[in-house]
Amino acid sequence: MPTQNGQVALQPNKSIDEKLAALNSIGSHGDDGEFDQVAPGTREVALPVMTNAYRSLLTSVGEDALREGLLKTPERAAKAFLFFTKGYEEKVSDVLNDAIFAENHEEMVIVKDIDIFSMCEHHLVPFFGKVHVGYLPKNKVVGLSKIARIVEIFSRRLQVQERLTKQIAVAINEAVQPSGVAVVIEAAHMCMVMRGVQKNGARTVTSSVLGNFRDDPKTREEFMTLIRNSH
Ligand SMILES: Nc1nc2c(ncn2[C@@H]2O[C@H](COP(=O)(O)OP(=O)(O)OP(=O)(O)O)[C@@H](O)[C@H]2O)c(=O)[nH]1
Ligand SMILES: [Zn+2]
Repeated sequence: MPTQNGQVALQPNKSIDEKLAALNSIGSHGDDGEFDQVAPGTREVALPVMTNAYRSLLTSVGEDALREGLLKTPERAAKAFLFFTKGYEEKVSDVLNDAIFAENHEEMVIVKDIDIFSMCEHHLVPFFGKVHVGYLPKNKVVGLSKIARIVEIFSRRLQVQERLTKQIAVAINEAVQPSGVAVVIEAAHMCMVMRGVQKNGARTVTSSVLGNFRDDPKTREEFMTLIRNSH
């Protein structure tokens, strides 16, 4: 069962079935599409089930899941999938670590070209690219690495690019309470490259702008110009 803060506690005395049931009980989306956070390490109870599922996948495509090269593959793949979705175990307040500093600075701060690797929730294949984040401090600045850490939390989940873009903007807005936040993501979706429409060069660009970036076209334009310019 989820604890007060929405986490599933590690339950050392419970059976795997009971732990899995507890894990399943929190897998609900809120209106903003965000999952409840799962306590770190909790999802590993699902490892045997995931391993079996990957073994079935191998058999289903005509492979011999017992041949030497594939013996450890189901467990490796299960662990990799847990890694690709590790954002479910992280929350913003934990990664921020109180790294919000009083600073008399109100000019635009931009962290650009942050790499992301996320997973398309429709096909369970990667989409990846760059995130650019800008904000207008209101006498508070955030530790620069924390912006990239917030990006990790939301990109390491099953996503659509639009929701990912907005979740990053909203999280930074709540954490730093700036005059405005802008987030742009440019990404390539493997579901459009390796299968389906098979368009290798297509890139998807999404943006989410809050506060002054939304209200003031000049501020928005300054951000767009700065993220376009050379490094
Ligand atoms: N808006 C949005 N769409 C996405 C994202 N990732 C994948 N998609 C799209 O989700 C759609 C799913 O469409 P469906 O017709 O249900 O699935 P499909 O038959 O596999 O579609 P195709 O990819 O066109 O073959 C596709 O158009 C994908 O390109 C995303 O991040 N944002
Ligand atoms: Zn897809």
